[in-house]
Amino acid sequence: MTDDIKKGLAGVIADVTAISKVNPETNSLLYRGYPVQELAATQPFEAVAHLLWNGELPDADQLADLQKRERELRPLDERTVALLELIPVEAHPMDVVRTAVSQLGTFDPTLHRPGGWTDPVLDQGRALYLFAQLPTIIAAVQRRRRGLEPIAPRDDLDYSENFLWMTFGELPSAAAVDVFRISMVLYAEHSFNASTFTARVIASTTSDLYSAVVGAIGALKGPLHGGANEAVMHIFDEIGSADRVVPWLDEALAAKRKIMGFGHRVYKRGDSRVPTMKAALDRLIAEYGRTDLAELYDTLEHEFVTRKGIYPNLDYPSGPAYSLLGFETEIFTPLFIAARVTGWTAHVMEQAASNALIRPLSAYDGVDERHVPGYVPDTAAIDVQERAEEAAE
Ligand SMILES: CC(=O)SCCNC(=O)CCNC(=O)[C@H](O)C(C)(C)COP(=O)(O)OP(=O)(O)OC[C@H]1O[C@@H](n2cnc3c(N)ncnc32)[C@H](O)[C@@H]1OP(=O)(O)O
Ligand SMILES: O=C([O-])CC(=O)C(=O)O
Repeated sequence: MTDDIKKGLAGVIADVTAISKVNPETNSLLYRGYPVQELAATQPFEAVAHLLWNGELPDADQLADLQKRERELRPLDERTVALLELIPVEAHPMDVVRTAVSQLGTFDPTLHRPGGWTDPVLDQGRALYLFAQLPTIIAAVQRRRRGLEPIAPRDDLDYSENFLWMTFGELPSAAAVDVFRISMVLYAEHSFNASTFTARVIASTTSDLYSAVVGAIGALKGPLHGGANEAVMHIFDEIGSADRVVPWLDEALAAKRKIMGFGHRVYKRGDSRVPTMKAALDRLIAEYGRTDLAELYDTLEHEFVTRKGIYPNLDYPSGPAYSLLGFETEIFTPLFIAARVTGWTAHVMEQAASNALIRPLSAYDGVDERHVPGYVPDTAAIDVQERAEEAAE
């Protein structure tokens, strides 16, 4: 039996999905059949969200309708504002956002209806609600950490512009906004990664969408998954400059440290999304004149790939890109939440539409059966058990 164990479920195909296809052979990623690079080059993030939820890109009317509803759902309830004030300012933003999403679930009166937890129509509305609320929450968390008041959403700005406006109170260049939009598109969905699988496990118990997203946030926080974009920036800060890469890496590898932003469970020859995000990062580097950052980035990549043959994943270019846009390092993984909530919620709905409780088996390697000293078997209970077994035969 132990020969059958796939530690970490590596290589296990757990179910089918029509939402995205990760192909390590061709280094490609399709959302509902479209190459992610084509979506990143052409689509507003709202259109990608519609695609993931509904299977098709929206036509002009559908996009206008989605954008109108998304804008209406952006402002925070006063109870969310109060909650954000209550949480210690030094708490990690991932914990703050996880807590705020959990609270949003308690505002939804439709959860109290019979069957309300898993209603497909209500779930579409809930997905849009979380999609619209998360930027306002994350921007407020970023500002509070900097001792600043929150900025109300603007309904004359699209998703990406408004997100940056609420965070910084000013808009960067159109090219910089576009880098942010591209990062959202690239982060939106990636088949059965750890956080999405967590969401599907929760959905498979016929629990509700908010609970699934809260659980997914918990899984995303870890540096082996989404937390790596934050960890990349900590590594860059630790190294300092390109000329320090070699001694730093010698020491890190000797200490058997994982180098954050490199490696992937599925892609072994490079992450399909990296070239697009790296090109976007290069545009920011040129705009902000940060050749020092480019040198550090390229030197670490070159040294690590040469020594280990392990390639960068999406978190490697996105971390420095978010830093250049002005986000604090601890806010990078919440930005991943804002993007991935589209994929998570699409998977929750797909799981619900064709559900089977996710419950694998385990092999036992604990101590053999033993008995509590002084325990006297309850003969009445044994009789009941035996009668039940006889009746079953
Ligand atoms: C958006 C995302 O979530 S992408 C992933 C983001 N995570 C990171 O960037 C964290 C750093 N990377 C890693 O920890 C890993 O590459 C993972 C967890 C992403 C993938 O891990 P797995 O598929 O389980 O590969 P595994 O961890 O078994 O690695 C295989 C070998 O490569 C090594 N390796 C893999 N990635 C790295 C790395 N980043 N740094 C150093 N060594 C590494 C492992 O130590 C292991 O070596 P060993 O065989 O000598 O023990
Ligand atoms: O697919 C994975 O395991 C991790 C990843 O790249 C993602 O979730 O975007």
